Amino acid sequence: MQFHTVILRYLEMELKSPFTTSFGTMKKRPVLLVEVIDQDGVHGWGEGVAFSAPWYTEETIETTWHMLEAFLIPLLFQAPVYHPDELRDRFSLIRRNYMAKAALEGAVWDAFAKRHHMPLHVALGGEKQEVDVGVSIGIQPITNTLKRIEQALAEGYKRIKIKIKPGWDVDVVREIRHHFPHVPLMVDANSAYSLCDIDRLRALDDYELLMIEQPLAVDDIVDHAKLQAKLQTPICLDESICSYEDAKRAIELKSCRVINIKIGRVGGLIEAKRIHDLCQQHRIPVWCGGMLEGGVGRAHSIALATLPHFSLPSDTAASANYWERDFIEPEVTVHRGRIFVQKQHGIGYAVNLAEVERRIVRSKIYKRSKG
Ligand SMILES: O=C(O)CCC(=O)c1ccccc1C(=O)O
Ligand SMILES: [Mg+2]
Repeated sequence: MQFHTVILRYLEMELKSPFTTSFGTMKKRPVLLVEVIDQDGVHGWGEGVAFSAPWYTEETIETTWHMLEAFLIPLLFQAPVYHPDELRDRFSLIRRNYMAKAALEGAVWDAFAKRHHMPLHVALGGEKQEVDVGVSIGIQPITNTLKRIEQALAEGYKRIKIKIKPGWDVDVVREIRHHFPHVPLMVDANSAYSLCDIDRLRALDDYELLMIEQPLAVDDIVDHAKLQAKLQTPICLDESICSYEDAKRAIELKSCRVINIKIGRVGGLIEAKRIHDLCQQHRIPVWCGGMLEGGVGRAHSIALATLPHFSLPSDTAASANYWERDFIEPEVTVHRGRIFVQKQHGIGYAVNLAEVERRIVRSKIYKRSKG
């Protein structure tokens, strides 16, 4: 495939309800859509998952745009691509900037799968026809939290995740357990704690949590190992794992017992698959995390989660969990806690350009220069 056109579109999506983590509250979700077109007119779609501010990782939607425009799109135009695997090497000239790389790689994967008349999950080697999903519930007053949990369970979601921070943790979990004694439940701290909080974190051991996600600093797999040695509840790493090497070190140091894989955080589907394979070898369960994605990012996550070692429910809830109207056709729906994987070629969902246009903040077309 020789790509000659890339279109970047910056959309602003309104979340149905504000999403609060230990870091702050988000009401609007910026989305960076990447469209690539090859010499035969095959189109591929990718999504950049960085937010407006660099609270989750160091990237933002603006740094992603810059990296794509100044470095990654020119590298894509430089030579043909026979398989998306080649992009890992080609992009390795650029340090980190994983969400930017993943957005472009994802678009190439979609085009590759379409060109070969396969669904994306088949091109990746995924076998499942359906994937299990849970929901992630932001910090909100306890009565609202309980109501949201009840609603999610009624909709069939297979596990509940709540966000915690110091002062919003043990009491909340106790209250939830009082109302829902046996529901599969986990918590995500987004790095809000340090080892000084060990007593508070150990108190969570009494509530049969599936795992505690990313309690400590993003770059601290040493303290995570110390904490895991003192906790019964498995630690799941999210922000700390940005590459295969990060996963290898965390497994070796016993910093976690579960890993959440997100395509954007690790730089694309190829790296995500390498981490999946490594975790399979080491019997570390994995699940597919979410970034409040729009439909294109969500479709990529669903394809990834069809790989055999994804054994725990993903954070890829239905489109309607986030948006009044998603920009894909059909929208992602969940039945009894499962998403049925689309059979159409590529990502399996069509981009609804009218819904995209409605939300565009700006867009730009990049063309390969001939000769
Ligand atoms: O529903 C989702 O997409 C996942 C929600 C979620 O937990 C999350 C959302 C935005 C950024 C980070 C995280 C996280 O998993 O830490
Ligand atoms: Mg997380």
